[in-house]
Amino acid sequence: MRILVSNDDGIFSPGIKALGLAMRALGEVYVVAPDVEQSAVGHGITVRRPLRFKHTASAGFGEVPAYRVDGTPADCVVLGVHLLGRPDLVVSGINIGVNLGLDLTHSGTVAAALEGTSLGIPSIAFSLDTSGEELNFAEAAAWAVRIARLVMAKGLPKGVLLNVNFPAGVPKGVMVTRLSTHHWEDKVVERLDPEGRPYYWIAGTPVGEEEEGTDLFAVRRGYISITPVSLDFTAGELLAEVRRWVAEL
Ligand SMILES: Nc1nc2c(ncn2[C@@H]2O[C@H](COP(=O)(O)O)[C@@H](O)[C@H]2O)c(=O)[nH]1
Repeated sequence: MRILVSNDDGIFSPGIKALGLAMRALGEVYVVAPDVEQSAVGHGITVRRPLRFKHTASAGFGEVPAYRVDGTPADCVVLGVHLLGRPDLVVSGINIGVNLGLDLTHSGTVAAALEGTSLGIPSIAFSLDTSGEELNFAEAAAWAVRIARLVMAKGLPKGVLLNVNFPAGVPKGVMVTRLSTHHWEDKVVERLDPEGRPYYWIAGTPVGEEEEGTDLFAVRRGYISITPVSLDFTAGELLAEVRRWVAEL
């Protein structure tokens, strides 16, 4: 089995190293990841400038082929498939920080799995709650292998990926969840540069309801959250109502 490993924290992140080395238990692994941090870039792809694809022996993956790209996580998946061949599985992460609820719209980690899914490849995004003292990537990576093995055995429907979030510390178990309302309430911080010109920072605070059955509920209670996520963004429950509206146009 061939496994393409990517992320958005960059190729030198401890999370992707733990994931990539652990995935060797399942088959042939190759790593294609951004050269620098790409957090919150979402599903952007780079179409207005060329991309570089560089072998990166210094990233600590040993005999596992590892390449860095001066682009986004989605770029990495596109180039990885094109240049190294189609994998049987795409895994992304292990992200430093959770990706819950509406975070998925901004997450580069999830975007790499979305790109794999859009290419028809079973894909999984892995993120870790870093609110604890130590970042237990080894524990998360061991679980990631078990989850990936199950996905390969059971298969995923076309257009569906798994979004997996690990709690801080040793997981109490696993919950299959729906997305919560977790999101970031952003403020815009305005400052002046030395020449008196204004510049702005977007800086958010994470908020969300811990409704039972959601990803946030699971992670906050120390469980691994596994959420099946669809590429189909259609709000199916509204189709009939919007059709009625259209009659009034
Ligand atoms: N809207 C904001 N979102 C933020 C902010 N800081 C972090 N984030 C969220 O974190 C994740 C990053 O995920 P990654 O997979 O790209 O590392 C992402 O979901 C962002 O929404 C913030 O200040 N504002």
